[in-house]
Amino acid sequence: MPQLAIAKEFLAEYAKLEKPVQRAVQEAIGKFAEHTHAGLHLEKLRRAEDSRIRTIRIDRFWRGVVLAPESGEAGGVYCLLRVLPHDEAIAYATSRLFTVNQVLGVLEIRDAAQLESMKGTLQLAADSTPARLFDHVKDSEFRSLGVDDQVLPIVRLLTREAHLDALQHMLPALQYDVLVALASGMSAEATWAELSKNLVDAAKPETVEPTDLSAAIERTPDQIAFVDGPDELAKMLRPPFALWRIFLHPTQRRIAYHEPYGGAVMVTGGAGTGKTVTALHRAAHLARQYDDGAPILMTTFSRPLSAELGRQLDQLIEDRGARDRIEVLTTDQLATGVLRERLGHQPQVIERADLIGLANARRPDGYSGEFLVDEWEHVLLAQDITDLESYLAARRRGRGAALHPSKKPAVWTAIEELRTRLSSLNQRSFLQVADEAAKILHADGRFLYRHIIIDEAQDLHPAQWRLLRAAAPVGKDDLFLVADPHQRIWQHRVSMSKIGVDIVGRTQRLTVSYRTTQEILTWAVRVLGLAPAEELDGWPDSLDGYESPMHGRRPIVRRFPGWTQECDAAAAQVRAWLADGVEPGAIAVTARVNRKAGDVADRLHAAGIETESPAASGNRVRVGSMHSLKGLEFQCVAVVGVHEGLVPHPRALVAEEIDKPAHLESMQRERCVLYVACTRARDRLYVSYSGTPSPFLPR
Ligand SMILES: Nc1ncnc2c1ncn2[C@@H]1O[C@H](COP(=O)(O)OP(=O)(O)OP(=O)(O)O)[C@@H](O)[C@H]1O
Repeated sequence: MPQLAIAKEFLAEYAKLEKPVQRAVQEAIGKFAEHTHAGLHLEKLRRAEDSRIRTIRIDRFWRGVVLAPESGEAGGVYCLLRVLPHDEAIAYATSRLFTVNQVLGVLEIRDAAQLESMKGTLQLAADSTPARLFDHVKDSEFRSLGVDDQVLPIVRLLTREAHLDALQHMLPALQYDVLVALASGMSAEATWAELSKNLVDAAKPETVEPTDLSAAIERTPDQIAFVDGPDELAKMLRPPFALWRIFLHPTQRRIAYHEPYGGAVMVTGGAGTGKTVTALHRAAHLARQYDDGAPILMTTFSRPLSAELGRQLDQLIEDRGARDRIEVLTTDQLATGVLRERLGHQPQVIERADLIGLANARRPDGYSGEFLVDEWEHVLLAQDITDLESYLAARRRGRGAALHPSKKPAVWTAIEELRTRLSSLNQRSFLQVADEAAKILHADGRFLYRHIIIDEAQDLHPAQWRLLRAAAPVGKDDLFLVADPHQRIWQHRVSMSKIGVDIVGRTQRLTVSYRTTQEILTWAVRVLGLAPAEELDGWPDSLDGYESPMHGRRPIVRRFPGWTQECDAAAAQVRAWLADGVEPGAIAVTARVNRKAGDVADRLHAAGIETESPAASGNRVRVGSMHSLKGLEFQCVAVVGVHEGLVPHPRALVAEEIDKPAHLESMQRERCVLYVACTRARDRLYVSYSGTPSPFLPR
């Protein structure tokens, strides 16, 4: 029985076609999936580098390119490679060679015709230069890293890195990566360590069968995927064309489809490396694997994001039964649900601003309402302190605001009074609800879920961690956490071991950005400065190897004499993006505080352009604070007001003279806030400031 596979480029090209052409593709390709290809006209090309290559007519202008089994071969894989205008399709089909790498086992594509034609030019350059680029690398090292017999003689001719760059689109992708690593001076061992991250099994396969395309496709999940019959194909060809659903980076696949983990797993990675995508696939995998009805929770921090996770799971999981086993809730929804069940009614939750107002109404001299609320949340609730004695003994690490031990009893009394007032109003804060819910579950010894998948875990408060820990028993596949310590934008500290989350030996890292171009990424990483990411109970904190295969324009950074001009220019930039055909909903304008972003929104409204908040779901330009952009992404992002006095925001900083380490931490957090904002951009990033630039802006 023949198998059908589809290449990522095919789907990406198909998504961009006009509707009538898409229909013609569906018709032509649909017949494949029904295995009636025998009746279709698959055109064999004379002079093709690969004898298995065929083309298929879509209409007068478009052709599909197909890799077909050798004639006479029973079964075999039919792979849809590209859909291109006629001449391009023929040029592609005649020049490409498909091979199975004999060391790595992956399926490789190379422009064999062009590679051969480069030999003469490279030979000329080599003849006039005594030293070669790879004199320091032995043939055996090249071979052990998968560089093959066609590539090796060409590599030996290289004299300059620029020549290697010129070969990028002709060489098989992984072999090119190996050469770049070796050219940069990395040892063969270090190169292997990097290379193995791109392999499904992170180890060389024991045997590789050169004609076994099926096995090779299994090892190349980021480029080619099997299609499970006509229905599956029809689904893939229906919008939205969710590439993330079908093609996973080998590391993403390895993590998401791993056999049961012995306990909690932590996956970290820079912005846009597909942490959420990996978490979604893990959720789907668990729901399919554990079909004994064990409930699964997938959680994140905001309602719009959890709604989006729910929609993505709907796309990912066909089987209704499996999908229904996964509940998607914010951590706050989980907490209020537990408390509602206990109280018999919905608990009333007070917003932070109102809580501070209440605290302000009655407070000891010298302490603001904000101070009292922060002390309650970041010291008492964080450390689960319930009596004065423990408070007197407690460390206030990271709090910043000074508090002489002799003043603690007065602060304790003020917080107690605040709690009593809240209780008399029958209200609770969000974190109080999380704390109570954790205690209820703990006392009952009742587990609501067997598996919990947590997105954006870097900003959870310890009370929320306690709740999540109490909601699932310690065991196989209990917690799957994804986090980016570089995106910590709230002041919560947590000791994972105290909470009972043991991730030792089970941390994984993603490094390839699927969102942002290398140009935006390089610039944004510099915003973080040189200090390592704040340590999180031993969580990995490095962005080593974080990179993007996509390229685009460098971020634009503009200076203005004043705020008025800066706002006018940002509004003009948005109008220019719209004029370029960018959808309004794919544009975001952001500033450190909402009010400043609102000034730009006013300009846009005056020009007849409507706006909405970042989490909204309409198709208007999104405008909001940097914090409100967390977890989202846009084609174009304008970050305004990145000047001294606003970034870092003075009110978010702990004074240096009060607590130096806490001051440094708060500075780093402010860097993270700017980093989060900038890494929301897929293609275009525009940054502006008035007067003196923020010290965080790369020079
Ligand atoms: N394997 C993949 N194939 C195609 N697209 C992908 C893949 N993995 C991730 N993406 C896309 O890259 C973008 C970023 O992915 P995702 O949101 O999962 O990253 P993240 O690491 O959670 O980002 P952040 O931490 O910045 O919120 C999304 O548009 C997602 O669909």
